[in-house]
Amino acid sequence: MRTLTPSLLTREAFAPFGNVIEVHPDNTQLAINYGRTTRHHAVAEVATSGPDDRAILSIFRSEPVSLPFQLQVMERHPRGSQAFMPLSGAPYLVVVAPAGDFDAAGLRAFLASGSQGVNYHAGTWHHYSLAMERTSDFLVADRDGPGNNCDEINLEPHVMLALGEH
Ligand SMILES: NC(=O)N[C@@H](O)C(=O)O
Ligand code: NI
Repeated sequence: MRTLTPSLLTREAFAPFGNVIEVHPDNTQLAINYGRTTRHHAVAEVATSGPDDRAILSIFRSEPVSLPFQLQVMERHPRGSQAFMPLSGAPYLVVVAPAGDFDAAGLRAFLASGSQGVNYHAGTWHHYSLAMERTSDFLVADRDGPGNNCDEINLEPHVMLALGEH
């Protein structure tokens, strides 16, 4: 069975799949609130697609997975983006593949820190949220509206997700 090992999450490496939501010197930074707050402005966009769509905020409370973990499904949201911002401060795993026809050769895994969020572009293949170490809460910003917005495929053969040496 093929083993997939995560690399550290960076905006450059994640660019084909979406955005990394984090404090970063390259962000547009605005001094607000009489200088007491720095706004890291528009680090990502919530994409929707139809006139009756809404951009919504949810909280996902995800149970941790044990590693190595067998990846069996991947999903995508064709009608909108989906962003995860960790609220519990724990690292988590992100598994993605490029939008379009799914190709297992395009699978990539990333280890995100507890202060990094991800915003999947509409159509980016991804695994459902993979918490590590402890039950972890995520603020999720995504699209709600009519029509199917979740395509799922089975990963055959399965792929094993395991931490490599860092
Ligand atoms: N199904 C659902 O709302 N969550 C997934 O899309 C996910 O990426 O975790
Ligand atoms: Ni999803």
